[in-house]
Amino acid sequence: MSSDDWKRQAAEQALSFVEDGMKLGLGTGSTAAKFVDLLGAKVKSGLKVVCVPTSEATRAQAAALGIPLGTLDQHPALDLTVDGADEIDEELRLIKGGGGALLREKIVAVASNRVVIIADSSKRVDVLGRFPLPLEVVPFGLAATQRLIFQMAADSGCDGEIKLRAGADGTPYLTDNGNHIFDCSFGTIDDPEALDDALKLVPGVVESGLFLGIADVGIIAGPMGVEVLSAVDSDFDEES
Ligand SMILES: O=C[C@H](O)[C@H](O)[C@H](O)COP(=O)(O)O
Repeated sequence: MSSDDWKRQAAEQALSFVEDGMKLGLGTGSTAAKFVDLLGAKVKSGLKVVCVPTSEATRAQAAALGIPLGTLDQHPALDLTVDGADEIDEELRLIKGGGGALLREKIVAVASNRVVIIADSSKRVDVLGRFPLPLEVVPFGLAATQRLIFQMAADSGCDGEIKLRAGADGTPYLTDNGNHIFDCSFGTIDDPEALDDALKLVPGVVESGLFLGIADVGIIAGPMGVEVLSAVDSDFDEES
């Protein structure tokens, strides 16, 4: 079996969290895309849901599959979001944003009663930081923002290369929100909460790819089978 098969297994398992009539957030990336494909098949066979996509790519995929779409302005509170991750630790803390969608993903996840993260086992880590941490930044004042990120990260015990992400044509990568991304190779992030708090103090940083206390369930598929992890302090509301 390949990582593609494991992504699909995790996506299949996530379908069991979906109920008729739900308002869903749809994540971005190759793993989330598998869930969107499976959801599209369910919608074709009669499942009624309305979905808010976290990127233009996911919007296009879902629309092509005939999945009913809405916006967070129409549906400010969602029942469930299913999304992928670049890294996931034991406490369901995540690094996201490898596909550039971190800002919309975080807005949609935080608006959701329950967040289910699907991943193949290569994403599982003991300590976050092997994957460079993406930060969405406004295009204005990039060099000053980069300098301050470096300083704030150093104060929280992290340092390493901070690289402006390039798009396919070599120009700075543009997010769906018209912003850029710095990929920060900090290595081991021993205190993700402290780092996240520090990065939020940098005015040019719109959002960080650290998703802390957001995921309720992690579904990890790999050679050992499918593992379902639940967050200890999940504030998921069973009643709503
Ligand atoms: O911005 C992209 C997202 O955070 C993705 O969910 C993340 O990069 C994982 O993507 P993939 O499932 O393709 O590894």
